[in-house]
Amino acid sequence: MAQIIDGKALAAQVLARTAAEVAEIVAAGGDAPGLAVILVGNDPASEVYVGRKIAQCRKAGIRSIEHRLPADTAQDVVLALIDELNADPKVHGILVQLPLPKHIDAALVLDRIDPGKDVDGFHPVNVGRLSTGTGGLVPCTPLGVMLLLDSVIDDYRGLNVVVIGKSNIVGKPVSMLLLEREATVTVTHIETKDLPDVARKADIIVAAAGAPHLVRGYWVKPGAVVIDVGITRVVDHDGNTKIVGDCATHELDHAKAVTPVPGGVGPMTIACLLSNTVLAAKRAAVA
Ligand SMILES: Nc1nc2c(c(=O)[nH]1)N[C@@H](CN(C=O)c1ccc(C(=O)N[C@@H](CCC(=O)O)C(=O)O)cc1)CN2
Repeated sequence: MAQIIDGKALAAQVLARTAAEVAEIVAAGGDAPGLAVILVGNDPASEVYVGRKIAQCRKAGIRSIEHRLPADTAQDVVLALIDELNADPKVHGILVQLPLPKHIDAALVLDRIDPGKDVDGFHPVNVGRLSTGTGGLVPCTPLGVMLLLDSVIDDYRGLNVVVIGKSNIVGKPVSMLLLEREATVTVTHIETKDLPDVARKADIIVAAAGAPHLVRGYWVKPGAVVIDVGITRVVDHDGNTKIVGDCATHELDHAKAVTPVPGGVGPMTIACLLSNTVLAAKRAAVA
């Protein structure tokens, strides 16, 4: 039976550590770290995620500053808000919830965030720092994936990793983090030929394709570790909505360890956002 890696429990540990760091900053006379959260529009899933981020900030002692803007907000208004937050010394982290409405150029908006406050790690400066292994803020989901992997793997050197999906948010950054650990990384995507055969060679699979139950049991070699980043809402036979991942986890008994969906990578994303906010605040204090 594969070990189920409990993302909720690990996220709780990260959050507890983060709360302790906030308490230390405040006890030393510093300002509590501040996270500005920008939500444009009313995408229901985004509303839920933003609500959770703000609730977790409150628990950890991080000040959250909410900016909820209507769906038809002009791009210039969002850019002007970011300029204001960049200049505010009490704001240590800025998060723009994705996806943005179609009339807004997400790349332009993300590029406007001060790289030192870019707690999502999406700014080109942070992307460059990650790919050159020179610090910077690391995107939250890939950071969470690494912590989950670290709970079952000591040494990545020479391990074969297959990453499924080449997104800027998960696939590419997680590949960079694994390369830093000297794993041999293959990044696959929709055009990859014979994907099941490629996957079967992996000691670690990171599935981030957004395709429900794409990774079947026969894709996974015995003893492999499987991290499921997919979160897709589907309607089951009884008409109930449920969340499923990219992996057919019920077929993975022969794996060494797997992450569940829900309760795996998702909770780690939010925990890592908070730890990035504290990191950004600490770096700002010594800059
Ligand atoms: N600015 C950002 N936007 C988005 C990001 C991001 O990292 N930064 N990631 C996703 C959404 N997201 C956080 O924002 C996120 C997604 C899922 C979860 C989560 O805990 N999921 C649960 C299951 C889903 C549920 O219960 O509704 C789980 O996996 O257990 C947290 C955060 C896109 N946008």
